[in-house]
Amino acid sequence: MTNTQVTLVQIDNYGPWTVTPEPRREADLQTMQSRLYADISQFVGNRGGYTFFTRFDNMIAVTNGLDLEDHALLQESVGNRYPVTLSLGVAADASPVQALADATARVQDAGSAQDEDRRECLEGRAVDATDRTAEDVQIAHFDVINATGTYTDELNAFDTFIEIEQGYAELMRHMRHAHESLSFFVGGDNIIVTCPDLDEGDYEEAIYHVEEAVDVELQVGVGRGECAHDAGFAAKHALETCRSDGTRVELEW
Ligand SMILES: Nc1nc2c(ncn2[C@@H]2O[C@H](COP(=O)(O)OP(=O)(O)OP(=O)(O)O)[C@@H](O)[C@H]2O)c(=O)[nH]1
Repeated sequence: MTNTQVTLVQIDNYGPWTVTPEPRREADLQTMQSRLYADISQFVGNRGGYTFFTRFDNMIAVTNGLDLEDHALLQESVGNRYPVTLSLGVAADASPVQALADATARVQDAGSAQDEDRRECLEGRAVDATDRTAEDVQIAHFDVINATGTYTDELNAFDTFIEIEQGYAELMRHMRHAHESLSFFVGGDNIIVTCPDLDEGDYEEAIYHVEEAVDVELQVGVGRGECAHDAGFAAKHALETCRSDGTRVELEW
């Protein structure tokens, strides 16, 4: 049984900050957001987690292996080095969707995203180290089959982006509503999904749903582990099996 720990990372009072004392240069905002994401991704990644940039002002991470002290250290380090601060909500559940809902509720209960008095709240509970198992996290790594030959080498980069995004949008909606899963575009033609206990048939159903809906052909490798990195690394190897065997779904456990 999965027990996915999800952290909501929300920049405190960010909207007003972007226009105070007047609208800030767009390139500076995007640079700051990207560097903040990279810092968080590195901090969480060094502890076995995955962070997804999501909307940049609100990021979502799979943080099995990080405790609340780790989260507090992240907040302190960001507060020392950035012009903004972070509020964090942490929760775990067999359903990643439910874990995110619980983590989000903890942050929302502490105050609005644009409440100038809400700063660096840290709410929730991490999975106890003694409770961790090798089935806590299930990661599915989806990839568009032959994106290079079908899109990258044939279309301009923006039309390719539209095609890939169509596949991502359909998959993310379907995995959210049919399979309690959270899906994130991670670059190129790759989508990483944190899932509950799904089986091969669930992934086949999802792939053919997307193909039927938007004519984007996906393959997927799936792995499990105590943390996102362990599960994600197994998923990458399973995806390589798809490539070598010409299969669409491979589970590495
Ligand atoms: N985030 C992330 N991006 C990746 C990964 N592997 C490949 N990519 C991205 O995906 C793009 C396409 O790479 P491939 O998927 O190997 O190319 P392809 O033409 O689809 O080939 P096949 O997937 O083997 O059919 C690359 O340019 C990278 O941007 C990965 O493990 N993680």
